[in-house]
Amino acid sequence: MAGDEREKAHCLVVPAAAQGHFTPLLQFSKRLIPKRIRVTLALTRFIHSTMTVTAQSGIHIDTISDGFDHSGLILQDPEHYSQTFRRVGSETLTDLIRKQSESRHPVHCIIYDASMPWFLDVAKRFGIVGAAFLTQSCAVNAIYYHLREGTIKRPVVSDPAAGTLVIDGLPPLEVSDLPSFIWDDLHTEFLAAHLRQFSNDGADWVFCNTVYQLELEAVDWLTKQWLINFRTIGPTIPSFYLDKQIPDDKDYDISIFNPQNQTCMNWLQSKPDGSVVYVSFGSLARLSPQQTEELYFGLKNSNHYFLWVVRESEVAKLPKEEYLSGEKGLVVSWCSQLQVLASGKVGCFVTHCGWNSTLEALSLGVPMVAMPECGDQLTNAKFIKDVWKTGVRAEADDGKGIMWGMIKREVIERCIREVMEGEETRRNADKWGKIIKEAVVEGGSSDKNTEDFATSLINFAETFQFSC
Ligand SMILES: O=c1ccn([C@@H]2O[C@H](COP(=O)(O)OP(=O)(O)O[C@H]3O[C@H](CO)[C@@H](O)[C@H](O)[C@H]3O)[C@@H](O)[C@H]2O)c(=O)[nH]1
Repeated sequence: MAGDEREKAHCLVVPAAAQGHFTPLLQFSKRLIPKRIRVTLALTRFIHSTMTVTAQSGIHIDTISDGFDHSGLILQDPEHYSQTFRRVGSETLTDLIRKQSESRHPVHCIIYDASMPWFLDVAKRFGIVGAAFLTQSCAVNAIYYHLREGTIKRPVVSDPAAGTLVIDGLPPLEVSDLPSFIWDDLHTEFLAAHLRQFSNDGADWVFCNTVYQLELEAVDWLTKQWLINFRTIGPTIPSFYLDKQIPDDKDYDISIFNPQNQTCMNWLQSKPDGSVVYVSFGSLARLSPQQTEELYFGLKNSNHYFLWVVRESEVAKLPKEEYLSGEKGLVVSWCSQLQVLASGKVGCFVTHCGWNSTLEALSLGVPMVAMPECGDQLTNAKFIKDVWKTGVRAEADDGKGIMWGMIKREVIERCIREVMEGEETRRNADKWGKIIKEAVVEGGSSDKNTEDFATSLINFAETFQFSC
């Protein structure tokens, strides 16, 4: 292959257009470069024009179109968005593959978000390798797989004898532990997108952003049921926080919000180690004004320091209390969550249990108070509390996520105290942090899977002849 002599094969990486989806693909790309793979990240024109992308670590960036170059992802009509992305995305990705290949960088593989299986058709038309990428936990994907196969049926009901759902590859689950898209009837296109992931039967590889040891039963089960080349490659967290093998890899390099890092770090520095409750609900969750108030009083009454991320769109819901910006509490609109979790100052993370936040807390050994809102977060909360035992769950009054029920201030206060003042969740968090780090160092489970893929791709590239 022309270009850098060390590059032995070339991957085009195509993420879906949402923060929780493109950071894992970007981070996985960084792991491929030391393994002699050239990577071109194909962002939509809208994302490319609106976001700060500071991709270093040798990643190349180019663009395709989702058909919405001026507006991007349309949450109000996700079905129309997906259909347009399928048509326009496939055409523009085809053009990009031709352009790259004619400019001396023949493309050997497309790695794409598994919710967009139409990119596998593009790969197959060129006779190149297709690799689908799952951004959520393996347990969550196993549940969706059961739904597709009909072993879980909607509407979902518990086994009356067991009182729970007994599902192969998974611990006993309540209905409210399942991803809510299965039972809430509010997110039909999101459910469709998750089920679409299993239209990747013809893919040469399927990667999952998890760690084998975290969910080995679910990984083994899904590998047996679905695809032999189903591999765990996570966590997709900058190397600096794990193995420190990639010198430039200190941050995600792409963000939709501006972090107030200096303010956060200055405030944190003045606090004792392990004394701060960090609160964040990710990039999408929207708490009701009442839930925001309950959370505020839960934090205040726990009497611990707190650093609370409240996105600009949510600020109006905050109570007007001076306590929010002072010695005891600090509210910011965004921060570098990794830096905060790794600072040593955080004793507990109050989280909505998005998969990236969950993996970050597990990797950095920070115990959690789980307050899931909807979707996969409910299943992640179950694993945090009952499987990894690295946190407690603040139960809403109806037992579901906070999109439906309310978590009272007394419950929040009790959960924070339990994690901040107890030993067990911290001990388990330390244990899982070590296990995860072992998976990414040379020869660890995730590193080995990434190495196998890179080696196989280099072998493929040696004999591949590009033809339009
Ligand atoms: O102040 C902040 C707050 C968050 N983050 C980062 O933002 C990301 C948030 O991701 P995640 O925890 O996965 O939450 P969402 O943004 O809500 O992600 C969506 O996508 C995820 C992956 O599919 C799903 O697991 C979630 O349920 C879904 O809401 C993480 O990497 C955080 O480090 C920051 O950098 N600074």
